[in-house]
Amino acid sequence: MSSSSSSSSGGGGGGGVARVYRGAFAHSTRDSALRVLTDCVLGVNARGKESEFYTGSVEVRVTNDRHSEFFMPGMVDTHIHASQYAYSGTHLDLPLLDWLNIYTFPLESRYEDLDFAKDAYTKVVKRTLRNGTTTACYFATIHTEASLLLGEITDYFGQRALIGKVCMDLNPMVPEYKELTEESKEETDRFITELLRKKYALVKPIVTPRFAMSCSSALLSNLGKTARNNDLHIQSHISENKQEVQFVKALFPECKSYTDVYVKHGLLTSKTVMAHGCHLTDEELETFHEKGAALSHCPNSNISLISGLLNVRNVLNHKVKLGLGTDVAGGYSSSMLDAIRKAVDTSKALCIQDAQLQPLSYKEAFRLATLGGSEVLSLDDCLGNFEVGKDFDALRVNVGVPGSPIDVFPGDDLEVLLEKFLNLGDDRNIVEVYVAGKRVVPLPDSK
Ligand SMILES: O=c1[nH]c(=O)c2nc[nH]c2[nH]1
Ligand SMILES: [Zn+2]
Repeated sequence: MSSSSSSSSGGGGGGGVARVYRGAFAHSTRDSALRVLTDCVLGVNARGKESEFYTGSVEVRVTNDRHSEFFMPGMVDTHIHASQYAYSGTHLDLPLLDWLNIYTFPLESRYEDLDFAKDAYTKVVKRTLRNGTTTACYFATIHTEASLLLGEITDYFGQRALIGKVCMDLNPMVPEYKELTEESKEETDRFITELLRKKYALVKPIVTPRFAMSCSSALLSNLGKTARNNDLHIQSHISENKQEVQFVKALFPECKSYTDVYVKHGLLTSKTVMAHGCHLTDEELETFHEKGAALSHCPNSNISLISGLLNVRNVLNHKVKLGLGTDVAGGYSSSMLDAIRKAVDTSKALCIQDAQLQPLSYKEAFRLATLGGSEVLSLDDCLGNFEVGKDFDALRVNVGVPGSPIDVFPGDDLEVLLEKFLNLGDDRNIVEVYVAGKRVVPLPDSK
């Protein structure tokens, strides 16, 4: 019996041994933002799936039986620019459109250099895994080879990911960082074909028009068709900043709203995730609901780039699928714990302005970061909580680890431990991370 050895199972492909995890579990369900289970046993079969019953040889691992430990589902970052990680924590002094032109586009153009890309992409995948992100929906850059490399690196470290080669054929301010329309279409097809050919178990392509301002109508239509013909996910940005909304109105006068631009080009589907949406109207939110499209709430970025405050309660009232995103590097933190905190803070700031509003609770934010994220990516049939039949994507959290930023007091029950971890914890408390039953943290090289 081993309590800490690395598993040989998982990777989504099976071939391992069945395991039993015993201890406390916290997760969200369809009906409840937080369900806690103490002194519980979860069976994980040899294919990394959660199952109550199993046959054959079983390795019993008592990995969680201390008062300060619990398991929670892995977190889903529904919007992160892997390419921008290199300058995360800096360059936060400009609003969106200037920030893109002055900092972001010049930095992203460096990813033609595969050595640079390898270093940055390795760092962001390792960092996000250590922070408990078991699934990431990544933007790369316009470069096909570097985007494929990001796929290879996420597969190597065992992170579940959607990878987007960025498409953009308009960039009047930084014309050296864009593609020709035909090139963008062809390279997108090549990227999708090549990535799928690798047959990575947990890494898939996502169609990624950067946003309406940087894509011609011809390119948007083509990308909509590509997504439909290959049944692929789609990601982009929408209504992040008021100036951007005005520009899009002027660029697409035939469309009645920003949302309508994506609808008209076949880009708002049940497999679409749009980042931000701070300035969407109720009518646009209704369209999101009708189409089954999702929003990624990126509160750190929304504040850092002074873009707006998303009214999460209004989005939830419209029954639009909603998750959280770090939006590195408009957001300065790559930790989903930060996204949880900033989502709650943003909703409280809105409550200061409108006393009728109901603030987001920590339990609701926990749900958004886990089950909500899985719904956003239409992956809730296989991840997001500990339901039987789903993959074991999980964090083993120890709030009492040596050097912990959290103090535990007698009488702190599981709900208290979870709340403290969400508000005060960090990667020191995330002692193990599992994706599809395979232990991926501690990292292979322990760095
Ligand atoms: O926060 C953002 N980051 C980006 O890189 C971007 N591109 C378009 N719109 C964007 N918003
Ligand atoms: Zn973004």
